[in-house]
Amino acid sequence: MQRKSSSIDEVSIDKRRGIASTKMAPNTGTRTQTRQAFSVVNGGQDLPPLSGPPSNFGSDCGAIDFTKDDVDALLNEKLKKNLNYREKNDKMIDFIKRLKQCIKWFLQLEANYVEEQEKIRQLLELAEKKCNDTESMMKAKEDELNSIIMELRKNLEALQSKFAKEEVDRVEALDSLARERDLRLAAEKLQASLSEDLRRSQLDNASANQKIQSLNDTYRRLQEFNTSLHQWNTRLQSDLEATNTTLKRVQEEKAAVVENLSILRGNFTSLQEQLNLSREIHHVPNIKKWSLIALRKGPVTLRWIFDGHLYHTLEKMICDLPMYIGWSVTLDEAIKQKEALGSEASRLRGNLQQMREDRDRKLAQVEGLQSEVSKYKDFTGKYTADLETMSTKTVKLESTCSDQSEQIRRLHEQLASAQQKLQLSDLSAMETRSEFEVNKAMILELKSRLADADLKIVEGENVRKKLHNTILELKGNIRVFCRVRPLLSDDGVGNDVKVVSFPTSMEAQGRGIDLSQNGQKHSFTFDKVFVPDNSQEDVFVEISQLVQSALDGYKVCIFAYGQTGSGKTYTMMGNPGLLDQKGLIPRSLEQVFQTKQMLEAQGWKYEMQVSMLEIYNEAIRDLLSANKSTFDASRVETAAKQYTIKHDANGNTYVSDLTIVDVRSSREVSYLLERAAQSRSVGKTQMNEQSSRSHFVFTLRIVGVNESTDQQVQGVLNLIDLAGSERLSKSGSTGDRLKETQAINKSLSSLSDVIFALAKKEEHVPFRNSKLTYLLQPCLGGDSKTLMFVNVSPDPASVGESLCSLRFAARVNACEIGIPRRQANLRSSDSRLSIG
Ligand SMILES: Nc1ncnc2c1ncn2[C@@H]1O[C@H](COP(=O)(O)OP(=O)(O)OP(=O)(O)O)[C@@H](O)[C@H]1O
Repeated sequence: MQRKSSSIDEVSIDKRRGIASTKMAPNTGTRTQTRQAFSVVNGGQDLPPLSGPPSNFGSDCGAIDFTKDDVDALLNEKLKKNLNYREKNDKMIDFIKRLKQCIKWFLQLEANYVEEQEKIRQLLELAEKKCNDTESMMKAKEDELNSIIMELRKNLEALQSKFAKEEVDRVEALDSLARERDLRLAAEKLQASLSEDLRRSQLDNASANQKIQSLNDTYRRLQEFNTSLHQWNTRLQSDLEATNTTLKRVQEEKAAVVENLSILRGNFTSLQEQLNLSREIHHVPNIKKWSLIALRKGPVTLRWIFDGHLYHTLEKMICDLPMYIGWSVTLDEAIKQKEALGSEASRLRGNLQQMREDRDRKLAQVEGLQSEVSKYKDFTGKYTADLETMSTKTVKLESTCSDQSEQIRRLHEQLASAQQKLQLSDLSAMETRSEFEVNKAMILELKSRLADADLKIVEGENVRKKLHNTILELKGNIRVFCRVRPLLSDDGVGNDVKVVSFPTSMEAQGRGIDLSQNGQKHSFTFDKVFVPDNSQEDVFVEISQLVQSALDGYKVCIFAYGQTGSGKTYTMMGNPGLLDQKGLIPRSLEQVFQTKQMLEAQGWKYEMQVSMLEIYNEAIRDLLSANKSTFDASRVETAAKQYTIKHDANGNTYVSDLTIVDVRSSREVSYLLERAAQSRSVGKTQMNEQSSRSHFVFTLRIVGVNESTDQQVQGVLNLIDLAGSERLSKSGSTGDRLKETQAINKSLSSLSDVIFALAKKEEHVPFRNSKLTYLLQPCLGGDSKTLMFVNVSPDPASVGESLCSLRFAARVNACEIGIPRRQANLRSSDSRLSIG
């Protein structure tokens, strides 16, 4: 019993170790098993949703409150050693009853917790939803406003940059305008000064022109004077020539005069004065001569020599000789005057030349000034045009500036209104935030309450598991149920003898069965006896705790054992088409998936894998293989080699090449069961085999992880429909059939050896004696739960087989509940089934 009382914590640790190496996928890795998703097995399709009521399970006990101490006391309660079997049995029944009450109380508590948790969760969800809604609304509003602000800011920035650029342009334009103005002023000043210069130059020019005019006039007059002088000179020259000619004649006449001189000597005295005067005249060469000639020739000759004026003068001179000297003086003066006039003319010519040169220089200056003035005029025109362009530009810029200023003003207004809005929304956001904070605090509180509730639930769950396991251990890790099927129409036809009856005594009620053979009554007691009236539901209620154990991380094996036609398949599979006739397998699966759903709310996550195989003549056949290979007896050896069974250190079993399917619902498993049934029937038809000739092993591997509590479990639920335990004599077969029956009996015998050894806690357990026991090795013994249904037919014709089956089952049962071997009438050899 020490092994039985090992705590659930130790189990969890062992399981954890086992799972740690596998982590929710125990069958992957280097193993050669074929693990597939359900949709792969189902041709890539998931099953449609199901509508229909789940099956009910559970028992009814009264509601009594327990404290933790009560529970501990109950769990630690030990039986007194000096009690006899009956007292022990009574105590145990009482103990189990109290345990059941405790579990009922606990389940009620757990249900309350779950209810409260659900309420809190709903509240939490509501609050979270509200919070999320508010938050998302706020976020959306904030985003919207942010986007508007961003847009406005962008616009403002763009406008500001544009404005700054425009401002820079404007400043540049103003600068350039100022520069232009300065330049224009400078140009105007220059122009004014140049104009002044020009005016002055023009005045100079005019005065110079006047001067030139006057000079020209003077020059002209001088020219005229010169010309007249020339003329006069020419006249004088011609006069001179005439005078010279006259002089020549006068000289000739002189000669005549000389000749006459002698003549005239006589008039010497009177003429002496005249002679002196003549000598004086002689010093003035020409005039003297002319005078002399005139004196010699008389006034007529003189008239011929000189022109009118001179003639008159000379005539006068001749007439009045004293006047001769005056005439000659006038001539000298004229010559002198002529010379003076010539020198004056040359001086005036020089002056004129100088004046001309001055005039030319002034003209050149005037031209230069005029060209500069025209240049400045050009410049001024250009600058004026530039100035006009700049002015238009400035006007344009000023209008753009004013536009932009208007735009900026509008944007500022918009920004101000947006900021107002933002402030408003900030206010509302603050309100919402404070509301959110309140909600958050509430959520936190609810969360902490939820966490507390979760913790309580986890603690409660652990206690529940412990209690559950204690109860099962108290009930026995190996238990035997007997089920008697109703009498069928084709059973014992014509025979009214009732071979099966059920004792009604208090002690054996519901647990005893009497079998009559040849007038002799054989009584057996089991953990539970199901009468023909018991429904599938009644049977399932009793095993549902084992299904729960599989979910709690235990390895569970439920066998259906019995003769052919005793109701094994009915018990395990039932009639899946009819709701109330569903067998243990579909009901267990429904419970597994329902509980899975419930536990998922507590943070558990489960992975379920299904495999189904058949062992026929010690050969394994994969019932879920996609490859529908035929099951050929001649290839049994090959098949046997193909499906090699291996166990690892973590207690996991691997069958090479076996198809393992991940399943998510009981409907998926039902589909797989149908498929396996089809595969079985095809195999049987091919082998001409009877349905009872092979062991059907359904395995559901459950891996659960609770991340919030860091718990892991790995359970296995094996549901096995054993081959019918026929007597060799009944089969009446020879050859292959004989061989086949021997193989079945050997296998069953091996199973009985194993269960017996385990029940007796013997050291050597003969697992390897058959494929079936070797396959189930990790699921038998230790903390594993084993339940054997011994199916009994009430058919009088098969009473021998029934007796045989009941005997074996009773021995296992007696062994488990600790009845001494002698009391149970067991011999060491009785551990084997004696079939046939
Ligand atoms: N409890 C029951 N109530 C009604 N009918 C039952 C019950 N148990 C078995 N039967 C019927 O008895 C017949 C034989 O049952 P079943 O096929 O389950 O026996 P079996 O032990 O599986 O036989 P085999 O070893 O040949 O497979 C079936 O027609 C089945 O419907």
